[in-house]
Amino acid sequence: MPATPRTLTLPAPAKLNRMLHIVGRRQDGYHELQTLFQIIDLCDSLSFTLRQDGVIQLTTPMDGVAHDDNLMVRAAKLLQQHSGTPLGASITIDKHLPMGGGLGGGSSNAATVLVGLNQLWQLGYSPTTLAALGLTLGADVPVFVRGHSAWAEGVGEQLTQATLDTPWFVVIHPGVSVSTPAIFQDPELTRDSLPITMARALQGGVVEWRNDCEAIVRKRYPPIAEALDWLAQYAPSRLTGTGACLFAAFDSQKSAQIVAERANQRWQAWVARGLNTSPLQDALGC
Ligand SMILES: C[C@](O)(CO)[C@H](O)COP(=O)(O)OP(=O)(O)OC[C@H]1O[C@@H](n2ccc(N)nc2=O)[C@H](O)[C@@H]1O
Ligand SMILES: Nc1ncnc2c1ncn2[C@@H]1O[C@H](COP(=O)(O)OP(=O)(O)OP(=O)(O)O)[C@@H](O)[C@H]1O
Repeated sequence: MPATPRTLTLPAPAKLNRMLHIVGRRQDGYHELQTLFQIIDLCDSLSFTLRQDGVIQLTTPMDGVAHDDNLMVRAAKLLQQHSGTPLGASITIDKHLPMGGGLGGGSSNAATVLVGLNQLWQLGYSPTTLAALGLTLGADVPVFVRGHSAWAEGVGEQLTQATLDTPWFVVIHPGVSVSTPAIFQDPELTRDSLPITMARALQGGVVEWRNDCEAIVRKRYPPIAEALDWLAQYAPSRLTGTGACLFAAFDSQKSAQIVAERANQRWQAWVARGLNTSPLQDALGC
């Protein structure tokens, strides 16, 4: 039997919501969404070292997030408690994804912890079990555990694998921070989009796709409206999640790079490739 690896380094990619409709509101205040998730090749990198003493330790603190509140620590403890394993882990992160930017960084970090520690601790949990555990941490965790572009319904947990085009994206963070709960609580938010089928959504394509959060985010955050309008000169621009990040699709890396280089110096701009399979699954050889 091969020796158990004692360390493991895995990526935690970002996602874009290529379109996002809000079709209702549940009793508990959460919103029913319909969205197309696409994973992109912009990633954080996580390393895990096996510990025999059962301790979960994040060795790279993150500004503004207490150790025990960090979604990585919460994910590790959840898996530890659920499995009853006596093992622990030291976790380090090389963070590139902006926090609270609508790119799902925290959820992706949690998913990579669940998938990585499942391997390191040799638990043998199925993706279905890991996705169900992940959902208790955040609505976007399951899609990162599954690691494929997907059509999502419910609060984002009812996933159907989808195959999307894989353009090059310019992704912009306009330097303001958006509160997801505040957007979802906003009285002016549109919550009555008519449900559509996945086939209908896929037919829509770049020009038709919209994000129902965009109107209210534009109104409450003028710098985001400015960045959306600037990017729309080159290609249809959209918000991801509740922002603050926004994006547009391009046919080639070069054309995306030319646009990214013209972006306002006050913004952060990235060029990223749209994927159908997550780099996390690629790294694990799934
Ligand atoms: C909008 C998306 O970005 C789409 O991918 C995500 O669903 C948001 O996921 P997230 O940032 O992980 O958000 P969560 O931590 O699950 O929820 C933050 C808050 O947003 C509101 N919220 C979130 C998701 C949802 N479907 N309905 C909601 O009303 C709730 O007030 C919740 O307390
Ligand atoms: N490992 C983590 N990485 C990022 N944020 C974390 C982490 N752990 C906890 N958080 C908290 O979660 C909040 C949301 O972070 P995240 O980066 O997932 O937001 P997001 O990109 O807007 O996600 P979404 O697209 O799901 O709305 C942060 O503001 C931070 O307080």
